[in-house]
Amino acid sequence: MFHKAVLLLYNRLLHFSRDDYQKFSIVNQYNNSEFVMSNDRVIIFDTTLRDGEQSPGASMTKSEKLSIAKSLEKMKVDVIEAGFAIASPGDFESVKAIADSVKDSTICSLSRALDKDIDRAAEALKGANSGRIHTFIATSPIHMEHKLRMQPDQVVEQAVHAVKRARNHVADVEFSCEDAGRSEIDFLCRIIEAAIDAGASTINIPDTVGYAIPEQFGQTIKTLIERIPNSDKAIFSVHCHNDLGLAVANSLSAVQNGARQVECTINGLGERAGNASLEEIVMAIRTRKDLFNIETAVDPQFIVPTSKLVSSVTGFAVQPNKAIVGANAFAHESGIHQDGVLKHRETYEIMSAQDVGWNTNRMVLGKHSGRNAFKTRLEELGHTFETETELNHAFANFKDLADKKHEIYDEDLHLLVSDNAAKHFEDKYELVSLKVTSCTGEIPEAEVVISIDGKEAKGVAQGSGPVDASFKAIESIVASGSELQLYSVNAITSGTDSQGEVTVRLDHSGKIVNGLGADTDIVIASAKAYLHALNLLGAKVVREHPQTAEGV
Ligand SMILES: CC(=O)SCCNC(=O)CCNC(=O)[C@H](O)C(C)(C)COP(=O)(O)OP(=O)(O)OC[C@H]1O[C@@H](n2cnc3c(N)ncnc32)[C@H](O)[C@@H]1OP(=O)(O)O
Ligand SMILES: CC(C)C(=O)C(=O)O
Repeated sequence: MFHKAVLLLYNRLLHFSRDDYQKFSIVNQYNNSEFVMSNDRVIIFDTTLRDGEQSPGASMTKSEKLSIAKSLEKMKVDVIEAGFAIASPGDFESVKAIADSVKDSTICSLSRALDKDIDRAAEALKGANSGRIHTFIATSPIHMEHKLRMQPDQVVEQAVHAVKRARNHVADVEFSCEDAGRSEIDFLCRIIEAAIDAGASTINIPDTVGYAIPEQFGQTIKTLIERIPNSDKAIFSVHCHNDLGLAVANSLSAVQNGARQVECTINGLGERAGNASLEEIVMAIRTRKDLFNIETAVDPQFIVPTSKLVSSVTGFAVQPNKAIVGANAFAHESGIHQDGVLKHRETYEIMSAQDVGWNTNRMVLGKHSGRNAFKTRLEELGHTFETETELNHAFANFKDLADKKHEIYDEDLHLLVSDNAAKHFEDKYELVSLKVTSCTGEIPEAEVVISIDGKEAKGVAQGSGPVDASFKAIESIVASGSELQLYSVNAITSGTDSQGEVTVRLDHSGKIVNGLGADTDIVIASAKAYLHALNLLGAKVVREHPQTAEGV
């Protein structure tokens, strides 16, 4: 016990002394505390407007960028990388507009380690409440040799020069070692130490090509913090790409090993396979506070609205199974899951839909759904089942429909129940099978088999169309002598797998009935509706049901 308490105290002291030292040193050094972030939370640096925009096809206009920046500000994102000021006059104007009007987040512009880039970034950031210049240079052997065509010594020199130049403009300077994920650790230590000495207060370790693996990447961050003598004078940041689908995992591993800034984007937008997604980072840190023991300032309520905004501005749809912001992230279709969630939400949900800005979670009715979800939804729609048999009957019809249709909507359910209500009449006629041939240049023909009081009968007829042929085939068996007064088809949901709802009005010697039929095949729906009408003409009520009168 004593041993544990000493350990706890030791850890706290270690934590505090590092935090305090960091805060004091940065405040003292620059005498401007605006940008200083304490070490007791993870700074969220959003780069949707810079790296996100590097997604082919994701270019945004100035006003679109401004509206996204405002949404990020509302979400309490700490740093917004608004663009790369030297890239184009438009990008310059966007950074400037955001710096001029977004006041609660730090606004940042990227720049190469070149004077002209840095000066342009500084100019765009002039109006910012809190502006940051983010300068970078590649540090991996492959980039230095083949892209920059520079010796490592020259790269260090250029990095130091760039940081100093940026510091002449602003107090808040971030330095990135591009392609750090493939850089040599000794060289990283050397250049980072020099960049911190030159005045960089944030050191970013990008896994530019998404090469890292979580455990190894976390270890790299830990080693850098431990080995670089002045590491306590800067906040270590990570910027992970998703080429192997590991951007979020790598970022989280870095946080566990001392990184206190994560660069990320809404919906994981970004160069090639994208960046670490902001929503996943924020919600992982929040949901697994037991492991991370740290927080972000982000208000998660704004996650879904911002995701939708980014998606609509860029035209990049969010995949339905995307964590947090995908349409299915809080949707349940399987009966066992639905039953669990209805009994106790947390059986299958580790976060709440409302926490991240959805209105609610969703129960999607489909072929995997069970009675509990089916009954609950129908109750919400105002339908109650009086007996278990009734529920079972409707549920069986629902399963039949679900086999034919991907998703069952409320409209389908209403129809299913009214259709089901019709079944409370003892049906004389039932459709067994229907085969229709309809070919260009040929007369449509229908072959129908119906059951009459349990006995099957077959009829064949031609007609002006497949529906007409089907009705004539039925009449060739039944010979009801009734007159068709109305035929209407309604697609009750959108999409080609929608159910067609058919109404057939028959008049038999002044007795008028409306038959209803529904099916994903409208010819079958029509035949069902016709038979339903015939049943109503001769139906004898077996037992009363409150919905029968309205539903039929
Ligand atoms: C990993 C990342 O995401 S980095 C950011 C990537 N984003 C972008 O590139 C988007 C914006 N880029 C642009 O608009 C243009 O590339 C510009 C305006 C920056 C430069 O355009 P250009 O002057 O025509 O150069 P170009 O793009 O053809 O080549 C890049 C040049 O910058 C050099 N360079 C690349 N990175 C750096 C750096 N960090 N510091 C200094 N120089 C660099 C390259 O070596 C190359 O120099 P060279 O022309 O002498 O060979
Ligand atoms: C400029 C840096 C941070 C970058 O975007 C990358 O390395 O991917």
